[in-house]
Amino acid sequence: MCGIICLIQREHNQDFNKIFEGCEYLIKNRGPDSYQTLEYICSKTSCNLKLGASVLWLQGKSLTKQPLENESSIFVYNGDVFGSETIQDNLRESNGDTELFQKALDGNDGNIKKFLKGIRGPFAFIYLNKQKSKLYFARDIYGRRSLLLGCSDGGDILLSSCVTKNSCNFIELPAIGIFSYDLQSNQLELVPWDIRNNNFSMKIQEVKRCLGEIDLIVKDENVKTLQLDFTEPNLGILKNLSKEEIFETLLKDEIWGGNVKKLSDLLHFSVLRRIKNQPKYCKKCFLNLGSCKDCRVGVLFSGGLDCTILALIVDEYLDESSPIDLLNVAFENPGGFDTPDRLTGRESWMELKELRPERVWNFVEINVDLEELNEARDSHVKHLIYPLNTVLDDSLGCALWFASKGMGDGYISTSRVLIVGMGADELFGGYTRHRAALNKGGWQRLTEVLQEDWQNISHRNLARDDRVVSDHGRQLRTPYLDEDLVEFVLGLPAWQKTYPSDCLPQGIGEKILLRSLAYRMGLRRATNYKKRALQFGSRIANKKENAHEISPRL
Ligand SMILES: Nc1ncnc2c1ncn2[C@@H]1O[C@H](COP(=O)(O)OP(=O)(O)OP(=O)(O)O)[C@@H](O)[C@H]1O
Ligand SMILES: NC(=O)CC[C@H](N)C(=O)O
Repeated sequence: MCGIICLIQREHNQDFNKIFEGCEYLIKNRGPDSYQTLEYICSKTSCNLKLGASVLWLQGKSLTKQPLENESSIFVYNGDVFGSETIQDNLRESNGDTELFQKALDGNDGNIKKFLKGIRGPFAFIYLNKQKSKLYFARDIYGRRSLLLGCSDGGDILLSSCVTKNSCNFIELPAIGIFSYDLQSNQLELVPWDIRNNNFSMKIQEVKRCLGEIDLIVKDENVKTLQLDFTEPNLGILKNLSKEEIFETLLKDEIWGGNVKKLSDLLHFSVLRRIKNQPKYCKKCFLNLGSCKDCRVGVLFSGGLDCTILALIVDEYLDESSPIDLLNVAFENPGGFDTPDRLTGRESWMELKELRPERVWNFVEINVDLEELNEARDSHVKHLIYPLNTVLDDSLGCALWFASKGMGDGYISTSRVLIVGMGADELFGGYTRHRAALNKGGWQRLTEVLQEDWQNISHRNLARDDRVVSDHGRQLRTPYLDEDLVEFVLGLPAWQKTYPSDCLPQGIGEKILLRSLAYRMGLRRATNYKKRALQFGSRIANKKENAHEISPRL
């Protein structure tokens, strides 16, 4: 994961300079392989630009240091190109995606959006077109990478992957399109992505409040909203069957079986893309570029459905000699550290060992006591969670930070890439509120709630997750959020993904399409586990607190 930061100074406000300097240690944590800064004076305006970037090298034959400057542009980038309609080079054999991305932007100035729409993979970037004195910045359409925006009263602007909590208010740059800031006219323009997020107007207001005196112009081009595809279900035939019979019956059905096969192909390809594109060194061996037999890919592992499927697929594509770390976090509670996720984690670990006995599977038990949690949150993690601030952000942010730190029982994970199951519940309908929606408002209501959840994921979860995980110099990779897979799943009617109705037992109906895939892959335990959210499974959350209230601890 890289860390990127850019300060645009109009009034040379010392406070913003201090904020830049105060953020540098956070930016450096995100990319342990290099950190550089660059200053640029824009001769046509009175603006100074100061850019910084740290790199976690994961693509191409050699490390590409950033900021990357050429005659036409300056570029900082946090992302991964796994595929692109425009970039035809072999990504593994090239010098890396950073250079290719910049080159494509240099050549696509007339239509940056067309190039970005064709990218497969997450990104946040800042790009200066020197000739036009225009600064472009954006997050990908699902918001998988973080970028924060803050403005001073005098019109200085700071963009950064993360910031320390300070006196200036920052917001997460909304993942709603491409922003460009004209250094000459002091105007900000937004070209929205083609699919309009339901939160669009609210997000525009948020940006306007943050900008103060700076104007925001929204270029509205051919924007569509997601369509609600609603058809009546026909899974009544499954009533009164045993668990095995349910999945056997479904997999024999031509349409259902076809959907499972398609999902399987897409998910396998998504994992493959996310594993193959990386240097053959772990965190340790990277320092001397020696031959490496240590773990390079870990899985954040609760033992639940979503991550167990991913772990099994990772095994298919990773060289046989490479161990896989299964990182499982648990917080101190009256029952010790035997939390629900610890128990399912061990069970699913056993199942993985039975299914793939040749692989070395390291189950890493990460135990966190209350004192350690409070100390880490207070001194550090709260800055990474910022500007989010609820009790839920606190729980999820801290749990993910400790999980991805990867330290348990004297062992420290050497992985540079972490695979996680984020997005599966939003896509396949795994939350209790999905059952409630179906009960209360039928399939129409469930379809609406699924759409809302999907639209909210970028600002509720993904940028925060990116900030906390990359603080350990590891890359978060989310195979369920692959563009091709998302497109396929969003195109299915709700009942072909989830069936949280009383005619099927809990732990079967929710995410039934994904469970069908797990069953097809031979997983028998994880297939039937009930959903357990990270904050409860790891026992970090206090059930008496309201998850949506502002946390007094952040
Ligand atoms: N206790 C945990 N330790 C480490 N990682 C976890 C833990 N709980 C969740 N995760 C990570 O966060 C992701 C999202 O959590 P979530 O609970 O939604 O998924 P899951 O546990 O895999 O499956 P399910 O949603 O069916 O319980 C998981 O896929 C996993 O990668
Ligand atoms: N991890 C990053 O975001 C760095 C950019 C690029 N993908 C690289 O591997 O160099």
